[in-house]
Amino acid sequence: MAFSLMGAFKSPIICKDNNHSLEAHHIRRAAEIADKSAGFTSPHPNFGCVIAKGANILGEGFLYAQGTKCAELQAVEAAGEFSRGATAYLNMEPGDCHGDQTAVSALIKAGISRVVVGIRHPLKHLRGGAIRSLRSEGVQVDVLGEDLQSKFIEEALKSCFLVNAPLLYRAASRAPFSVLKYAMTLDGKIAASSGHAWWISSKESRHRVFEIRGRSDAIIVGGNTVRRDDPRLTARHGGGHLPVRIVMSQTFNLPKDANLWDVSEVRTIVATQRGARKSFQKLLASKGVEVVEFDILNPRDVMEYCYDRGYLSILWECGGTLAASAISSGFIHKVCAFVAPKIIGGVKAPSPVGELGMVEMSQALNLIDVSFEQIGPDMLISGFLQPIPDLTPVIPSANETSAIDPSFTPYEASIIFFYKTWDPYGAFSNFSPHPLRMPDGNGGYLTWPSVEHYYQAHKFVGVNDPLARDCVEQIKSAKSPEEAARVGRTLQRRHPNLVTSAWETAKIDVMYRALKCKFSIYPHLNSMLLSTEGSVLVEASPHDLFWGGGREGEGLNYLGRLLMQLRSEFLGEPSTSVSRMMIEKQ
Ligand SMILES: NC(=O)C1=CN([C@@H]2O[C@H](COP(=O)(O)OP(=O)(O)OC[C@H]3O[C@@H](n4cnc5c(N)ncnc54)[C@H](OP(=O)(O)O)[C@@H]3O)[C@@H](O)[C@H]2O)C=CC1
Ligand SMILES: Nc1c(N[C@@H]2O[C@H](COP(=O)(O)O)[C@@H](O)[C@H]2O)[nH]c(=O)[nH]c1=O
Repeated sequence: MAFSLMGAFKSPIICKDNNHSLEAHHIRRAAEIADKSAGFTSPHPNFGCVIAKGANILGEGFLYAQGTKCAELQAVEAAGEFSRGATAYLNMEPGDCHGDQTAVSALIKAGISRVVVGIRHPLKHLRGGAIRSLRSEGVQVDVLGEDLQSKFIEEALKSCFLVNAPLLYRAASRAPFSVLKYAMTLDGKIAASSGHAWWISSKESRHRVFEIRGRSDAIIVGGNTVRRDDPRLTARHGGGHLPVRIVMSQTFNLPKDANLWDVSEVRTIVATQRGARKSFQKLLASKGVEVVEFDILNPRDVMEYCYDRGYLSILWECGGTLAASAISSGFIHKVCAFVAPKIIGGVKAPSPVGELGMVEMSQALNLIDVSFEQIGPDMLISGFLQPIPDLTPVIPSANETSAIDPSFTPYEASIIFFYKTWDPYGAFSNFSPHPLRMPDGNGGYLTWPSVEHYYQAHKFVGVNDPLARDCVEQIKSAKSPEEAARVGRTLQRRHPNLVTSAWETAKIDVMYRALKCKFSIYPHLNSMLLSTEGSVLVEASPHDLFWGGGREGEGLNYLGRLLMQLRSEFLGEPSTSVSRMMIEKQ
């Protein structure tokens, strides 16, 4: 069942408007601050927390990125002693997917007496857990739309849905949230008939586009836009998150030199047909561009690929041909149209959406929840093509999925797959937010925010060069494991000569040390690992063929192997060292 923001409450509204306007105000504020981290928390939710007594806001916090201090802890720290007896407003129920319950215990320890929750957690295995824990500790918990209903609450609930819309779509449809953005003239053209398009929209609008890019995990354009515009597709508003650039090209007839082939700042992936122009594939690979082949290139398969890579939010900045194909496939959820007060004319000048096969106005797709905003001289019109999903169906269980789709074979019971940190065994992922205290090699200790930080930094640790030391610092101070991975890989590509010698064999021992520390110092992680005795552990990464198992089991699964080695060691069973096995194989 889909959730339409406008038709959210069909049941009679219980009118407690006066009490609720303040509650709604605080929840909207929690959603507003949660939104500050859009793009950085991906693929995790955006969380905001406001602590208040009546109209007085006593403390606020938002999750900056996965692995950093949670919103609730920041807010109670800011409110200090005033937290006692206060109400905490949360745009979303906390996930606490690693069993450490930080958010819940921060609220309880601070003496919060009531919690108002905007929406429950969208992932089934996390949903309701935090609410139950709080209630069992005597904290009153009110959930919007369940315990509180009124027109003010309806508005506040809408802001909670909007701030995490990408996550809700992803959870409900197993596809990333897709936004189609374009700039057109008042007469509906996205370029002159010559193809020239710089610029239709104003500088202010283009600055807004940079912000929208900064909230996305990937930007997609078609081959023709690359040939015509030679775009950069970066977020140049300062300090934002940089999305991956994806080019969809069937012909693979792309220029040898293009701005998108400069991957020093941000990665580019070219999606093409299997077997297309192998020599050109090699050329792109030599520039550091990733080429991914599809049997038949289409938006559906590219979206599935993006989903597997963990992307939450995709920005389509393509021309009308690819936009029509993406809309027809049902993969565009939201449209952002910048309309500039200019007329260019031209019978052959391209328009934002190509052929959709519709012949009558009654077939037109209607946008919902439409908003209008003036930006400089332009108008930004945005709206949703599909309603924001509600939270009920979420992720079906393996049994439910087999019933719906008999071709689906549930994983064998003896194999435990893990990948995303929010999965049931997500704490096995190197991105899980578990800091490590490790020897620094000089008799002291250093704290690393996650295994990923430690692993990435060790590409440069011990190299006697100030630049290498700088690389280590940059990775160590990355604000999330995802950022550490991104920075580590970029620096490795940019400075291959600074990477520690024999990294390819040394990296297994580095990983082993970090994992041993992680599973030794966190008792709940140690028990989780031991509870998997007898099962094969596989990191279900579809694209990392060294540490992960690959899409179809073609990966080497070294992360799974190391965890199994550690498990036998903890259980006191004889085991063969994974690094020795690797050396022997070479
Ligand atoms: N004002 C604006 O906001 C924008 C304007 N533009 C303008 O639009 C024009 C380009 O428009 P257009 O050619 O439509 O844009 P695109 O290049 O973005 O999209 C079409 C191309 O996408 C590739 N493609 C891959 N898979 C598919 C698929 N399944 N269906 C359709 N296409 C697929 C093909 O590349 P290949 O041919 O390599 O196989 C195809 O030629 C340019 O003049 C550009 O300046 C472009 C973007 C935004
Ligand atoms: N012409 C046009 C847009 N075009 C889009 O922006 C891309 C160029 O991005 P970049 O190279 O990063 O500046 C271009 O290829 C196309 O996707 N966008 C707009 O907001 N307004 C405009 O008038």
